[in-house]
Amino acid sequence: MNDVLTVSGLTVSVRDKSLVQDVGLSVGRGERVGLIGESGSGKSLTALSLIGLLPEDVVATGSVRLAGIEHDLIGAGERKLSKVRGRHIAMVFQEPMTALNPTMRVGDQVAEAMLIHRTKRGRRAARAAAAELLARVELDGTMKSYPHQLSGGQRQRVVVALALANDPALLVCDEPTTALDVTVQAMVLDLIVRGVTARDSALLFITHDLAVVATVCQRVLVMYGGRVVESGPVEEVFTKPRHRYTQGLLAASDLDSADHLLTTIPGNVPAAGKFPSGCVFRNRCAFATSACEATPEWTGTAERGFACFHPAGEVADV
Ligand SMILES: Nc1ncnc2c1ncn2[C@@H]1O[C@H](COP(=O)(O)OP(=O)(O)OP(=O)(O)O)[C@@H](O)[C@H]1O
Repeated sequence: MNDVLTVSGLTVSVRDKSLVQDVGLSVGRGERVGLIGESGSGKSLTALSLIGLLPEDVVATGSVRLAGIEHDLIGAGERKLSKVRGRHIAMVFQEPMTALNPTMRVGDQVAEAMLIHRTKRGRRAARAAAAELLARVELDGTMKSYPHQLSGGQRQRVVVALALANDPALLVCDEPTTALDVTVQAMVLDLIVRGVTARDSALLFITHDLAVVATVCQRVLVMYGGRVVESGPVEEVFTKPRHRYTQGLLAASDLDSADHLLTTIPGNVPAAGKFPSGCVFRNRCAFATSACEATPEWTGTAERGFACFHPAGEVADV
């Protein structure tokens, strides 16, 4: 797999104190990688280092390379970084208003993202593309709305449209659904996965929710005390964790009977799949719907993205 992002020896410090130490990671084209770990383990600082958005007193050393960009992103000046941000690497943060301008209509904001990076020439073409992007996140007719006229979930969908506007090589999401109502979390996750899949963009997804990782990601990295302590395919790490910290994280999570965890990864499976008789849908899966919760022994056609447990531990043929 061609690597889109290659991070090596990344160390983040404030004064003499190291907050992130010697992190190495890579993400392939179109690959979806989760970054998990307890609060304070260094996930956000790692993500912010990729795009030069660390707080003023915090310094990163090491190397961050993005395919197609000649210079290292660590140590690059603001001019170079601003050409990469929002064009080659886009980010979605927890709070949508940090990315939106409260005084500008959302359609204009999405159009402007393309005009700034010249991925669309001319206001008319950019506005048409913005309308299409907003329709893709199921926000038809919101071109003229201001952010305050939308709900939290709608605002985060605008941010997803903004982030995907320039077909970035890498999308970094830092807890993008944590602030949202559970009923809209699944929708936003699905839009993110569909958006990156359609563009073959790589995804680095930071969350503390292991169920979300099981549903969205193919590979996972576990951070502890500023270091990556374990990594591998999601199914392997979640069913056979090697590091004691990962074992604790799984034990403390609601991913019970992890041995029987079966993940249908959106994009890897057909839009809908049949689960064998006896599959029990986990009550709190990232894509849980009332139907799923009300019908724990659902054996019919499942929407893509469900994580389920099979009592016999068999892998469903989806
Ligand atoms: N500007 C700063 N100055 C000093 N320490 C900082 C600064 N920013 C973050 N830290 C510390 O660095 C460590 C890692 O922070 P980071 O935000 O990356 O953790 P995280 O894993 O993303 O946590 P969370 O899940 O709570 O967001 C924490 O101990 C935090 O207190």
